[in-house]
Amino acid sequence: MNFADIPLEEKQAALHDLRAVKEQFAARGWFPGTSGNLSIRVGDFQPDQFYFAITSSDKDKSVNTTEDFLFVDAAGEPCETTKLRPSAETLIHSKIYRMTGCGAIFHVHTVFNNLLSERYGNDGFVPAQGIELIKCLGIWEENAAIRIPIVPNYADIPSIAKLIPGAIQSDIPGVLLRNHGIYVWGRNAFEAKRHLEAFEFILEVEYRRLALGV
Ligand SMILES: CSC[C@@H](O)[C@@H](O)C(=O)COP(=O)(O)O
Ligand SMILES: [Zn+2]
Repeated sequence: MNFADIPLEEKQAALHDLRAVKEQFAARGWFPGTSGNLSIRVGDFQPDQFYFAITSSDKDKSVNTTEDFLFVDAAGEPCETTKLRPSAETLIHSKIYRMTGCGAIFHVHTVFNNLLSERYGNDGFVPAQGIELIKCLGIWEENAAIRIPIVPNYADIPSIAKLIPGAIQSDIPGVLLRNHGIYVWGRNAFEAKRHLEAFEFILEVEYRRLALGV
């Protein structure tokens, strides 16, 4: 399927959903200093051919403009002529789509995801157990224990993207970048948002457990 063959309504729906998520995350303070990026995939998926709408690079994501999003292909190249630059981290989105076939990917920098990614950075994962919101990740067993993978945070984005396939755990829809932030995905924007809210809740609980010594 070529980009031009994807129905306009589907593209508009993706932009509408991105706008809504962006506003909600901005209201939570999840885009400090222009950080963070969001994407939603459109059209059919093949590991080497797919398209997604993504946030433009370096924008203040707490305000709405006509230049907030653009469509790119699996290589991260804009689908249409535009002066906009896709997120500097587009290749990470592309790699996650390629590996998972998911429908939406959200990335935010928060104090809790930064602190725990460093605290457990040498272990390669943040452990979490016995938190009700683990169920929001689709893991329903009682007192479930999970490991949220962590990859190093290189300045060179392709070097990070290369590590994503080895880091992704099939039952954990997220990966931390050490001292940077978290990437979370889902079949669609609703599910990716639920996963991100759950991860951030879980990370805050684990941080506060450490701080309280409980
Ligand atoms: C401005 S600090 C954050 C950036 O370095 C980057 O990690 C980020 O999340 C946003 O980059 P962007 O290119 O706007 O998508
Ligand atoms: Zn980032």
